[in-house]
Amino acid sequence: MRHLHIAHSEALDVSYPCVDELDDDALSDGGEEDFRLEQFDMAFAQARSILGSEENSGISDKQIKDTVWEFYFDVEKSIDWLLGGIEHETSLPSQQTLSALQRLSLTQRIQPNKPSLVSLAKVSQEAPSSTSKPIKSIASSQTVSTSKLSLLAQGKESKLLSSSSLQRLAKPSIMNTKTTSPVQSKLALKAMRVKETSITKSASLDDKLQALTTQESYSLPPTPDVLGLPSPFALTLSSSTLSPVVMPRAFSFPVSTFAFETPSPDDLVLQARQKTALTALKQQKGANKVIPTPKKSTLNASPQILKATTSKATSSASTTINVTKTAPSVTISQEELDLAALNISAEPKLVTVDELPKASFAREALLQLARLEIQEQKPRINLVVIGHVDAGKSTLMGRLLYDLGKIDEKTRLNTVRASEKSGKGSFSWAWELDGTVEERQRGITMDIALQDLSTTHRNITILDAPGHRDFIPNMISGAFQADCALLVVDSSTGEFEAGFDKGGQTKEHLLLVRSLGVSQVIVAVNKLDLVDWKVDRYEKIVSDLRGFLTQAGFPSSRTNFVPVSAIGGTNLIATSNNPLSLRDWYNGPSLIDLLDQLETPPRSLELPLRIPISNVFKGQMGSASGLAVTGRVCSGIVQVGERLRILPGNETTTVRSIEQEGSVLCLPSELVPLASKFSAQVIIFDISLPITPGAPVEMFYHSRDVPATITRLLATLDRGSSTIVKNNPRVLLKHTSAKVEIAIRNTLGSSGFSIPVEPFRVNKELGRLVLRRGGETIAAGMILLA
Ligand SMILES: Nc1nc2c(ncn2[C@@H]2O[C@H](COP(=O)(O)OP(=O)(O)OP(=O)(O)O)[C@@H](O)[C@H]2O)c(=O)[nH]1
Repeated sequence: MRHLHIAHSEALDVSYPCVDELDDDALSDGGEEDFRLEQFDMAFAQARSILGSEENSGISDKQIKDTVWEFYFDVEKSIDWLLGGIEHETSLPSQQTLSALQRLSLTQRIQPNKPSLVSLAKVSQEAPSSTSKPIKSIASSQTVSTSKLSLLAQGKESKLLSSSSLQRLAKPSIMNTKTTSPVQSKLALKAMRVKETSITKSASLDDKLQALTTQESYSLPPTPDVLGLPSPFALTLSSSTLSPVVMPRAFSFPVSTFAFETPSPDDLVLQARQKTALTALKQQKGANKVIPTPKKSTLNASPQILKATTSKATSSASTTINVTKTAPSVTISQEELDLAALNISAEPKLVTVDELPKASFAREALLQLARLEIQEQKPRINLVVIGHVDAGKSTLMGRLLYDLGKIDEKTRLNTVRASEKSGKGSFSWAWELDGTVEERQRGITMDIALQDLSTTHRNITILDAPGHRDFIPNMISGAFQADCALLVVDSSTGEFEAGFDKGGQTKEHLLLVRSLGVSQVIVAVNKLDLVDWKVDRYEKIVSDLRGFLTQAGFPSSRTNFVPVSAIGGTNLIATSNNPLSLRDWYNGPSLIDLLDQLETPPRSLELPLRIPISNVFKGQMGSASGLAVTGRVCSGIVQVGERLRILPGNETTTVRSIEQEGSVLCLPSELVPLASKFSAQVIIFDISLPITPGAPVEMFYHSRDVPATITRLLATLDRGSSTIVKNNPRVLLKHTSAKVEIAIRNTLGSSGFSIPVEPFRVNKELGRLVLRRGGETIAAGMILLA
């Protein structure tokens, strides 16, 4: 999503260590130990996030720490080992056979060239560096991570394939595992060089150490998945990177155990330091306002704290929630590193934090306030602009925004010049919305563009959706946020038919938005200038569309048609300039009149808070090192100072500030249920192949999409009454209504992958879904039972 700001945005600030804030300087000599500690913390936090809580995974912090330590911060290997993926040919040492001090000493010796650099570099490589990636880009990178994780679980190597230009630009389908190679940062390249040297130098020592390995393995209890695995968003919020970090095996190397019989010179030095550290730590205690970390021992740093400063957000139209990540106020000294490495649990680790804001209003008072505000303000509506490719959607919106004074003359002049210079003069209006180089070069919209406009009685957020079939996933993400739709059709000869017939996007878009709950639609019959404003042409198009709209379930009372020419600005706002050839047969409302009459959807203020997170931005809005999340408040109300849960996962955060835009934020007392399998009622679209049990699909729900399988065909239903026509059908054909069972894929080891869903009858917005297969939208419907 290029234009990141959606109306009624909300902001949250988060504090925790951020890997991306480290640069080469942080890796210089003086910071080595601090860095090692941070790296350990980070690896531990990532492993913990991926495995889930101790309670649910059955894997203790200590086990993770020991493993992470032994695999030298290699999260992939550690998880592999903990989940039993590695054949345990190298087993972990017990505390009895190898002290932490000895291990520290060991790692210092066998890693003369700071292999920790490598791990960090891999983190930098994996983490998206952009601070304002489009929603779909970030979602795509999550998809890649997830896919890699599942491959890891199966013990396979992920294969990076190159993709065509179009596929790269489109949101990659989860069905394909195509991805682009990560761009290597300077730091990463440096680290790789260091690593290569390190591996060569330490090879012989590793061999020697291998011989000294002591055998001991943990036997893990089964890992029930009650809370579900954290989503990529939750991982981003709760760890220092934007995605779970899985380091390629090329960078993993066995660090075997080593039973020191006598203290080494390093041990002696470290023991001396330990004494000093303990004294210093005791003196420091009580100096500041401090919060001890939950565990007293070792290297446990998990300070994820969302801090709030202002205001509230209500269940409304599309809402942006900005989460800003601030630099951590954690000071880690050499002493602490030593203490941690020694596993001394006598003293808690001290972490200073800013004072947390407190929620200012009681819930009932807040509800009253929100109701009042809604009454007093112009209703806010989200309008998704849909239609076949090149119908003129962006041109229409660009022209409308200009005529409403939302685009100043200077900007307009620049856009005209730039488009003409590129030989794309006819796209100059579209360029006002299609802002990326790729979109401008190709002359098509690729991602949702957001713009706000105001009519006399409405505040409208426009979501300009791409029409090209390759970008339907992006279009769906816009449709999920919409209250109503503006369908643009090209009336020129042959073009309306191309978009309306099979293979065109007109019907597909209409069916999609309808199945996502949109029942109001305005149809702009565009490019009538190209057919000389012929009334016959207009009426033919209206008649064809009216029939289809009724069939698709759009009530005729909430369907309106308007003849326009986007490029000439005809009948968009004022009707006085309409050409005679139009005025001869049309004296109805202009487009803006129809927009001004759009019905406001009801807002579910009283329902539990639900904010599906649609995007995460780093270093955005408020704090240079911050993290912002955006999402629509589907129901409920949220205020500054409120503590929120991020599901799936086990993270709790506090809202720091509200600026007004897979994971869902909700109140800790009213959690969204998580499910990895559920039943759904779906309408099958005009599919080319019938659906059979076991069909792999991409499931879109709120702003996320996940790989899933239609595991069972439970029944076919009567389309009108929803009564059962046939139980356990063998296949589902096009245009049928059916009850199916859907299972979420992407399993990591034996654990299921759960997502936050609610049945449609409980929460309409969280209860809707769309299914796609091989680039084709095959069904849409609602979740029945989670
Ligand atoms: N003659 C004429 N041309 C138009 C009109 N509206 C748009 N166009 C042209 O149609 C072409 C496509 O316009 P866009 O606005 O990019 O179409 P779109 O629907 O946004 O395209 P995608 O977002 O890529 O699906 C451009 O060359 C426009 O100049 C119109 O009312 N009359």
